[in-house]
Amino acid sequence: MGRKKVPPSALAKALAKLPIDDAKKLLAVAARTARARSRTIVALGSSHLARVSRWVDAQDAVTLALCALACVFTYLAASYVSAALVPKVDVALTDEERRGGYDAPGGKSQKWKRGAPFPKDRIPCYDPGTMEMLGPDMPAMSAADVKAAIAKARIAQKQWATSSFAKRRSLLRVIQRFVLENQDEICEVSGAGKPLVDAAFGEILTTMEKIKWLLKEGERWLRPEKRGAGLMMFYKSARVEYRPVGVMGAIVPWNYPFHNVFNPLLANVFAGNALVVKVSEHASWSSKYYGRAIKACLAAVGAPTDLVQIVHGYAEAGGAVVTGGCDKVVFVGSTGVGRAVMRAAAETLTPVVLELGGKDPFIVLQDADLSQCVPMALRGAFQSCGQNCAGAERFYVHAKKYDEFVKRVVAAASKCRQGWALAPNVDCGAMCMPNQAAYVQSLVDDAVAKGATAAVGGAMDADAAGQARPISHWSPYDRFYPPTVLVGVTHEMRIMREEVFGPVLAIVKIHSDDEAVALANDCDFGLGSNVFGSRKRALRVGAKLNAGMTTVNDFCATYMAQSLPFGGVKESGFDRFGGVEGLRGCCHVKSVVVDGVPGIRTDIPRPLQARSIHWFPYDPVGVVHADP
Ligand SMILES: NC(=O)c1ccc[n+]([C@@H]2O[C@H](COP(=O)([O-])OP(=O)(O)OC[C@H]3O[C@@H](n4cnc5c(N)ncnc54)[C@H](O)[C@@H]3O)[C@@H](O)[C@H]2O)c1
Repeated sequence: MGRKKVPPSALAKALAKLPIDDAKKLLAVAARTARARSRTIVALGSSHLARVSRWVDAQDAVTLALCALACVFTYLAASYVSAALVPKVDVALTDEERRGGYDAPGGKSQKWKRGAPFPKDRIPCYDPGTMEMLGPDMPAMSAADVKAAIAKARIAQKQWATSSFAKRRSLLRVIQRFVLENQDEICEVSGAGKPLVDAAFGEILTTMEKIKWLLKEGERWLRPEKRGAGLMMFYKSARVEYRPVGVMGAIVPWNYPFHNVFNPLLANVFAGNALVVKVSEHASWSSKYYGRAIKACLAAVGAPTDLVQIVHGYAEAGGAVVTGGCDKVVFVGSTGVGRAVMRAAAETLTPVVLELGGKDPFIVLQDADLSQCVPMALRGAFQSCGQNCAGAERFYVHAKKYDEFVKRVVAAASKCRQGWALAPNVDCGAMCMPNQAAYVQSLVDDAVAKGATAAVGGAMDADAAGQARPISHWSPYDRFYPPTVLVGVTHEMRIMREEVFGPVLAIVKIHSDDEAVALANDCDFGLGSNVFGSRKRALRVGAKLNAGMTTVNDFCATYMAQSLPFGGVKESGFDRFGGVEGLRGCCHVKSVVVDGVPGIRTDIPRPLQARSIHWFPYDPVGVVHADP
């Protein structure tokens, strides 16, 4: 007959009443079998907990709570004091750098003429929402200018490579303080046609998150990492070291002018690199202000001020970043230019990371909560007038939710107000690129010709409510594509195949999860993806999507989690930018092996017999080997 089992809780109650010595005796008795021992240990643990809880009476609880509060206050005070000790850089916007502050030759209201070609040697800076000149033309740098900038950065990097992580963190804190204290100005100058709230999301929040993550975790991911040496070399210590690549080149687009410069800057200076960043010819104006700020931040911590070089220009300048001597290049831009960059990089065998276009699916499953996903659909389609690489461009909505989803997005989109981004009450600003609105129109026309319906918008010479907008040489209206909702869309239409980069919410009705997956994967791009539905189901669908990133029940949240890598598959590019992988991507990965046990060193074993199979020269049979 088996012994009756005593549950640990009952044992605990009994033990709690015993003096400690008796409990020890009981433990000794019970220790005969492993099972009994583990049960008794659990019971003893519980009994001690019970004693502690009896000991902590109400008075002690108050004392503990006060201690906890004191700890929180000390922590807050320490954070406040250390924040106050971070040097402040004084780089206020000059009057000329403010929007509307530029007195162009020929009068304040001088405008850039619609359709005028850019001169080769200069970059005109104008506001796409008004066509007004923002400041004097910027010089377009030649290949020789870019090479000179790379050479300066290389000298600065030699010094910076020896800096400690503590020093690099102090640089990040100075930048953090600058961004915090100047966020309004940054949003004002980094417009590229978008309203301030879009700038706050896309420029400030993302950059601040990145700084916080690097401060907290950056060093941990760049420290040497131990690896196994294998059984044959058990006495060795093996590790990988993350060494700065040297001078990193970055070629970036115009859509988030501030974040696109600071994003590669933060990771690279933290990794010990110099950075040569080529900004877009469509967002050169604001880089003057950023350039001053960056130099001031570098100077504030005694870092070499040539460490970050901002390069302006056209394709020639971009090409020189690739072939002019950078150790590695990150290209962020369109798929077509990405191909050209990769071809050029092959000549010099410069490693490239390609972060290219996207056409992200937004899937609404039959059990999705529309009150959650409709506002996200609107943000996914219309933020920054749809000019986001990870913008939602293909909406697949289950038949059960379709009518209600369409009703809600149509109601909201038809109320969107469009205008100059800095005017009050504007939801959608201008499009930055000349001809982009006409391109979006061609995609919408193609869809309508093939059977889709524009439930809202759909014509660039009218606003979302259908009011006509005149387009003339001096009017900016060819930059304003109205927020548009297309229904009855199919994959036979160009709008489901080509990147729109505009404010079009194109909806396809689906009937099953499998259909959603098949359609979402039927695309040349594979950057992000978003799925809405019950958690388990949405995760199951998300797992089948061929994309670099998937967000479940949120929109593009993978970008806010700064520990995660950013990047795509297929024509959206390869390798990763951001997160742990992107940070380590700023480095050469170096393998190191050293003897790991004191007193043990490696020798090639002395041959035991006359014949050596280890020592050079391999001895002929019969010749005794002599020590070299
Ligand atoms: N995947 C991402 O992380 C990401 C982020 C933002 C934007 N994008 C993509 O960027 C595109 C929009 O930006 P864009 O219009 O500025 O892109 P773009 O490809 O036209 O230009 C990007 C940059 O490349 C430069 N450039 C142009 N020709 C070059 C050449 N031959 N050699 C080297 N550099 C050259 C430009 O001057 C600019 O600085 C969209 O396709 C969007 O999806 C991707």
